Amino acid sequence: MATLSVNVNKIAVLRNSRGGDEPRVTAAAEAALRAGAGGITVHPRPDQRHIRPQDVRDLAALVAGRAEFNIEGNPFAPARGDYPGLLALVRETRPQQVTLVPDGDGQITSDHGFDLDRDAGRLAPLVAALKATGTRVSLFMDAGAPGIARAAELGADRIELYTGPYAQAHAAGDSAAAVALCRETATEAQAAGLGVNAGHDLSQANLADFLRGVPGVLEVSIGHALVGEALYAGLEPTVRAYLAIIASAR
Ligand SMILES: CC(=O)[C@@H](O)[C@H](O)COP(=O)(O)O
Ligand SMILES: NCC(=O)COP(=O)(O)O
Repeated sequence: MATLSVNVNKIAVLRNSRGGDEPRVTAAAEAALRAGAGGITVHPRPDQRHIRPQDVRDLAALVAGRAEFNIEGNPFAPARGDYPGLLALVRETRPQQVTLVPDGDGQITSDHGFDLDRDAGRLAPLVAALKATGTRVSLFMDAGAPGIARAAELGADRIELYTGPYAQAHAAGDSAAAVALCRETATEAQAAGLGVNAGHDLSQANLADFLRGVPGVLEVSIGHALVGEALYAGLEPTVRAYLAIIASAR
């Protein structure tokens, strides 16, 4: 059954909007874990639009020994101000997992996975350095990306299927092709010995159909929709609703 990793980026967006300490990302993570979430995810970006380095340190301490901590980020992005770079943050906080995402600062959000034909040479030494910290490494990949097995060859443990296009197709009422593409890519990854995670724009509306169509997903990381839904229903009830969907989709 897939682990639910709650992404708390959007709690930090609200906090930063007023320049104070509330709402606290640690309080949100505590509530998510209390409700049964199996993990917490953050995506610290060099421009610190939401999650800041100190959030990562605070959450690492809070989650330790209780659940999985997953840090996402662009491994090629240089340090900037007090953002020390992804590898430095991972070395310092030792999360269970790091998910490499090829986002540039100009993106409003993550919208594509790695091009391994272009990126494998640069990724391999970074993956090795990250694994040397004892952290599981996952690569953010598009459904249908060619050469998925190369992720295993360069040392990754998992891929994370970018589910944005699936979510858009589901909202349009025509997700069969998107699910099939995700299933094909997941099967290719699993045949190469890679675990399969999934994330981006998953929601209570589209999660069950995805999990039923893509067998063997180990983790779903969900933030934007979950936090939005929690504004109306509360964070703990919303996390429990996602857990019930995951359980029902087995
Ligand atoms: C990699 C991915 O799809 C998301 O986890 C990402 O963290 C979203 O980033 P924002 O919360 O900054 O949109
Ligand atoms: N890796 C996906 C993630 O952590 C959250 O993505 P979203 O639910 O905020 O789109």
